[in-house]
Amino acid sequence: HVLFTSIQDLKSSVYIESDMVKALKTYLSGEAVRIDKLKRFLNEVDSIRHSDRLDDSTEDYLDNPINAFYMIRRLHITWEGIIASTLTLENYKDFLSRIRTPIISKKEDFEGALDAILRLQRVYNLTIEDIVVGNIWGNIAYQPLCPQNCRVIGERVLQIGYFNQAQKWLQYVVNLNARNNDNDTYDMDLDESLAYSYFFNGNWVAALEKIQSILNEGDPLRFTRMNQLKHQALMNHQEGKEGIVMNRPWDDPVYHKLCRGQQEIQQPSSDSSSMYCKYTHGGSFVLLLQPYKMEVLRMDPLIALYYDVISDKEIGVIKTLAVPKMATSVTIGKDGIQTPSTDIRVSKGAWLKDEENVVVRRVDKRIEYLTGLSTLEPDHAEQLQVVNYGIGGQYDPHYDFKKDVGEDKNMVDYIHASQNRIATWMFYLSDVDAGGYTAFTAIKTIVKPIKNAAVFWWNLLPSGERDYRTLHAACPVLLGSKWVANKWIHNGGQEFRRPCNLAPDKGDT
Ligand SMILES: O=C(O)CCC(=O)C(=O)O
Ligand SMILES: [Fe+2]
Repeated sequence: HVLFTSIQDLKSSVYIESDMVKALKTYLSGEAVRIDKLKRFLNEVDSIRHSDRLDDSTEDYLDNPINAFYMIRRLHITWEGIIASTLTLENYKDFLSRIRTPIISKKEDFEGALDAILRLQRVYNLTIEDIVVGNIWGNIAYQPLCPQNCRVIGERVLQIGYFNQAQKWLQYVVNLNARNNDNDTYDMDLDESLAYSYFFNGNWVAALEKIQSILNEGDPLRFTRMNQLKHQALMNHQEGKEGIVMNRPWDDPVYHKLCRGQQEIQQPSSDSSSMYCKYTHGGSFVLLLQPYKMEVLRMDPLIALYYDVISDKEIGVIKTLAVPKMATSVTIGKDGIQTPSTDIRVSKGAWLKDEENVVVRRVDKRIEYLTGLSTLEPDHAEQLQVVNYGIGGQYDPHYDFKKDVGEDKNMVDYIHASQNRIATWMFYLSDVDAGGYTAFTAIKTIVKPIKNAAVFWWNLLPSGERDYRTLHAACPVLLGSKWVANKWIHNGGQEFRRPCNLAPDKGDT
């Protein structure tokens, strides 16, 4: 059928055309809304970045965990959300192709940031008010947490099972809402979360009251759930049950106290005070003319700190080699209540081989001279492990030695069964603005990271047995970031090579 063959057909085409005009108008106004939305978003981000002075003080900016949280939130939620929902698929692909590293929305990143903030609050005893304005020891965030983000935090902390902390956050948000609006935006989900936090805390009366007020709203979707909770709360109340207190290895109050710098035992009550702060050449000729300042922080078990034992230049080279190899360090599985996704070890690490670079070889040799122990890879020592901790980054209390076979499968994977980590040498490749101590929880001793220094300790007793007093942790980084490099030295054949100045526990110093 061709149009010009009949006037009738041509007439109908008038209507067809007017339909098309209408459709195009609708399409265009839709596009205009989209463009408008994108423009508004762009202006907002621009003004935030500008007011946060994100172009000229980026490094300092990310030192504050609340700023870092906002950055992650923007990248992984705001950007992804607006772009994915607003651009067409074709344009989205084009958009991604223009970015150096495409953004991938990772829920774990955002949750990890939330968990980090909550962990910092617990370990360092920070108030909600401090967290909200990002007041970390006087360093204030550029923008305070908005009520919506506080609420996200409250929900998250409930989800990971810190009920006392959850109750405080949720109550804070409820109060905030009450102050800000005139109650016509009653948030029942929030109330329900609060009810659960009362419940798990064992605040039966408060829980029952909250549950009843929710039931009074008459929402059929909550009816069964709230009635069951009410029933359970009544029973628990009658039986005098207590709430649930989360107690994971990294929740150890002693660990937290040490991280806050409260060290009960200051110095070892030792016989040989001459051991403190002396210059050492580790029993080797090579360094006779170039002694290093060593401080014995503790005698038995020995913890020794070497100052200025790695140069800024060497640190620069090691970081440069490590950065492209960095991968997120091991995380853990889930149990009933969600375990914070990244609490056991929050850091990124990379292994550097001796043969890879002359600087790596040089610092390894230095360890040999100073400890008298061979760092020959792979038999006598592992490769240098470079680790970077970011916001809230930590490593919960652990031993460096390999446990009995069967105790920990992961350890066996990378250490041959006949080898164990006789000693740990750890370089501090950075200072940390706040937090990030190395804390020996069993002997209540802390080491504050000092750039260019290194800490040394024996993991095994002279007899070769495991020394369980070496339980230690990396405290969460509160401000800034932390870099270390571990050298784990193995016992294979060198149990008897302990130099006298590093073997005070043998009594032959
Ligand atoms: O970073 C620290 O302070 C300790 C790290 C540590 O213990 C480890 O990596 O095994
Ligand atoms: Fe360790």
